[in-house]
Amino acid sequence: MVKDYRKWFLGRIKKAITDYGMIGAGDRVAVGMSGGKDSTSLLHALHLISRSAPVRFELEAVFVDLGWPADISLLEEFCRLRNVSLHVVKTGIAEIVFEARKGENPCALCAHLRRGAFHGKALELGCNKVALGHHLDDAIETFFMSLFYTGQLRTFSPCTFLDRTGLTMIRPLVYLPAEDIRTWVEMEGLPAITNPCPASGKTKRQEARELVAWLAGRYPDLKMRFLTALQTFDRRNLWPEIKGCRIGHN
Ligand SMILES: Nc1ncnc2c1ncn2[C@@H]1O[C@H](COP(=O)(O)OP(=O)(O)OP(=O)(O)O)[C@@H](O)[C@H]1O
Repeated sequence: MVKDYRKWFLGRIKKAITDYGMIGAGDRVAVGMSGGKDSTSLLHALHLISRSAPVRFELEAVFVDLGWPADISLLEEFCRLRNVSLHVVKTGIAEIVFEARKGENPCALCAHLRRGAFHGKALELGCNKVALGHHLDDAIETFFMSLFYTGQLRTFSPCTFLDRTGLTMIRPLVYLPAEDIRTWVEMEGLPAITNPCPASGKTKRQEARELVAWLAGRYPDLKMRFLTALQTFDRRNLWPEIKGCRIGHN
């Protein structure tokens, strides 16, 4: 059972990697590690895949220390066991977000500053790819958040070239819903550090998460249908574009 699940789970990731050409020979991939279950799942899976992949690629783990008191010994041990170097980038992002700039959208600012620190370290390490632990639920939640707060039908892409840095951002877990990742964490006995951020669990994303959970309870195939919709979207099925039309002001 455990072996079959491992094969199936890694198969989903390999399919996403192949479908979107995420990893090629000689790539150096910096994996963003928060210490949470999604990023530990990602690193563990990429490590297993790298051992039998037809092409050679290298992994580096990067933890952006936001400045919260956190014990990362479990994360250090987790990386050491897989022979992957863990690089810790010390920052004062928590203080900037919650003290210096009170009132601004803290999640967006934190994500922006964190990305800068992560990508800077990836470049310093000579990496050409940065990998994030976003999964299918994250893509669906982002879709609803964009619709509700900006009036746009959009979500993040599985693979994006970032022309400012020359890095390519990859999200190999995009074919997997959150519940499959929870099963993987349990079966593989992976560690997870609890998110120390005071906003955790009280964000707009949390609201979107609850909405998606409710919808998926009511429409059991929703997440897979959403994936199909994202991959087969036909612009002609929406209304013709009106040039110069401002979002929310037709
Ligand atoms: N402090 C960090 N340092 C490096 N990478 C990070 C950090 N925080 C988040 N990331 C990366 O960004 C991804 C998305 O971050 P987000 O805050 O949405 O976490 P999440 O969905 O709860 O995932 P996780 O379970 O890995 O914490 C993570 O999976 C990870 O790859």
